[in-house]
Amino acid sequence: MSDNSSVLGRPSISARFAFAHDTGESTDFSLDVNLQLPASGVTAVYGHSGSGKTTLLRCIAGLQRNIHPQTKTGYTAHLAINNTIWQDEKTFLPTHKRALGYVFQESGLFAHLTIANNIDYGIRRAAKKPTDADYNHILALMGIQSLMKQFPAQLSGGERQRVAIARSLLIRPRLLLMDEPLSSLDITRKEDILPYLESLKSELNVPIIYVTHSMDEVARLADHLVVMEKGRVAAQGPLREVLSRLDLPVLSAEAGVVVEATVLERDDRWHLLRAEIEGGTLWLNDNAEAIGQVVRLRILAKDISLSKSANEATSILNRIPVRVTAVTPDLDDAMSLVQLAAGDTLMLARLTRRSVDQLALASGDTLWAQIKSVAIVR
Ligand SMILES: Nc1ncnc2c1ncn2[C@@H]1O[C@H](COP(=O)(O)OP(=O)(O)OP(=O)(O)O)[C@@H](O)[C@H]1O
Repeated sequence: MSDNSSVLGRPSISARFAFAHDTGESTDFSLDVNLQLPASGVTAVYGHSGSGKTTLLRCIAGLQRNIHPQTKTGYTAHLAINNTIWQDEKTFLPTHKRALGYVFQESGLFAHLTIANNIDYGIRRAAKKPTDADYNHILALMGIQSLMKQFPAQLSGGERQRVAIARSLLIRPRLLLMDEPLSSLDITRKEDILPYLESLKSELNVPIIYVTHSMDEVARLADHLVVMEKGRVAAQGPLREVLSRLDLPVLSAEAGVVVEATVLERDDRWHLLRAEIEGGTLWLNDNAEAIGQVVRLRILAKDISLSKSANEATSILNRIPVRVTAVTPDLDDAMSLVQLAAGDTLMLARLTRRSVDQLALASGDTLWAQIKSVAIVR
């Protein structure tokens, strides 16, 4: 088998699909994607409802044969994971031969089986059985050891999802597909399960393709981002790079960047932390992070305003020097999006067009960004 799935020598996943649902009639949805993804970490696939996220996962899983709706002949499909071709003109590995785990919105557990038996059922169907050490590690990672004798109906939605995730990991997948795994959970349960997903990401070396339309989940979990629009890839790349782009209207409603910051000092009196980003320092709410800890911050475009003077009296704590790198109209006629560089850190600010006009903003201007609120992504 040939290997054309390495990008610059790094393990990667290459997925090229051109596909239309075979409805027997002319179809108005087609998928046409060409992705080069890292074979590590979390790749979030983000897009509005109907943009083709689930169809893409189903193609990767081999659940969607690529048949042209009119001619009934094969359509373009190529999928390679590291050095292994799963699908191309000559090859079609059926789903059960693809070493992948698939987690859906609903856990899909058998109601009449205990959690232990649900898990055993999954393992029996796996090509590669987990070792005892793997088994115990994954149960511990998902925090489900104490649930093994219970039935699915006795578990919360979040616990059921943790079991479903453990079951998909125990087949020792080379790729984990997750299709909105948190969308059936309420906000508290979502918060409960996110730390498990984070430890999964840091402790297991399984690449994850994670479909969501929640920007919160993207900010929290993703390393890499694919933005889908009408069956096409509107953008793909490292998370920070894609989120700082100005040309993605699909992100506009929640425009904002994710940056990494190192905690420098603690101000006990005001319950604040000072953290360093490339290009400046920011004060954050103190949530007991350790000095030296690296935290992810989400800075929304709507929370940044700009000022030409350094020492305006204001209640805003965070004020850092920035350079304007681009200004574009927003979807809303009254607003503009401004891209700013603080050192090497790119940020976005959403301002009224009137303010942009009054400040006579143009690329290259240097001024002060006032950041109203900085959320630590936890
Ligand atoms: N089996 C099918 N037959 C025909 N059309 C389908 C089928 N499944 C999905 N579609 C259509 O394909 C398009 C993409 O659907 P898909 O479920 O991939 O989108 P999505 O981005 O995952 O949406 P959501 O976020 O709502 O789950 C939609 O227009 C949908 O109606």
